[in-house]
Amino acid sequence: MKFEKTGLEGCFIIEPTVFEDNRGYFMETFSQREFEANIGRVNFVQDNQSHSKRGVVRALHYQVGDAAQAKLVRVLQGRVLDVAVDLRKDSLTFGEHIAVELSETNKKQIFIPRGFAHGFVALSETAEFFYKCDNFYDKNAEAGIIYSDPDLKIDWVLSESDITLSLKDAALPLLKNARLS
Ligand SMILES: Cc1cn([C@H]2C[C@H](O)[C@@H](COP(=O)(O)OP(=O)(O)O[C@H]3O[C@@H](C)C(=O)[C@@H](O)[C@H]3O)O2)c(=O)[nH]c1=O
Repeated sequence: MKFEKTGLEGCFIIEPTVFEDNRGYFMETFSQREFEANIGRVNFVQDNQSHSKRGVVRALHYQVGDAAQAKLVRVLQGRVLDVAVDLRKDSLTFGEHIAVELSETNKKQIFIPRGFAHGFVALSETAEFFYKCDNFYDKNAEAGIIYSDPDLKIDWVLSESDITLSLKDAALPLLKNARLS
């Protein structure tokens, strides 16, 4: 398992070691020992999975205060562009993001620490997305930023006419009006 630093402190791209043979392949997708050695102790308590059609944008989401969540995200089927935005007020990279293609082929994962907003767009016909969280879902702590905020300068790859949003996501505020923890 390879842990690669990104330009955002605490945010890592992880590439599992894949063992291929005549049956197919095997890989470890999470190892607490590897995590402790490379990132630190993270106590994951909830696993989530979602299915999206091409053009679905689920973004940009986070939970505020004590409900903040670190996430370990990956794609089981298909291909997405995954985005993490640094919302840590005292961070030198506040407002900056990384955008990484995650797919069933490259098998990459991203570790997104607490204090980030997260989202993705499904680029393949369908995409099965899986992630671990280190804190439980808390409806009252949910917050978000509109994916298209021009201040964030995120290239979502697809044109606006191809994008599908939930009503909730379409109503999210700009970063400058967002509820930050
Ligand atoms: C996120 C979540 C949602 N739900 C419910 C609430 C709602 O009725 C339904 C769908 O929720 P949403 O529309 O918020 O799902 P979705 O837009 O997929 O939300 C997720 O997006 C990605 C990008 C993230 O990073 C996650 O943290 C989460 O915010 O599922 C849970 O029960 N537990 C959860 O942990």
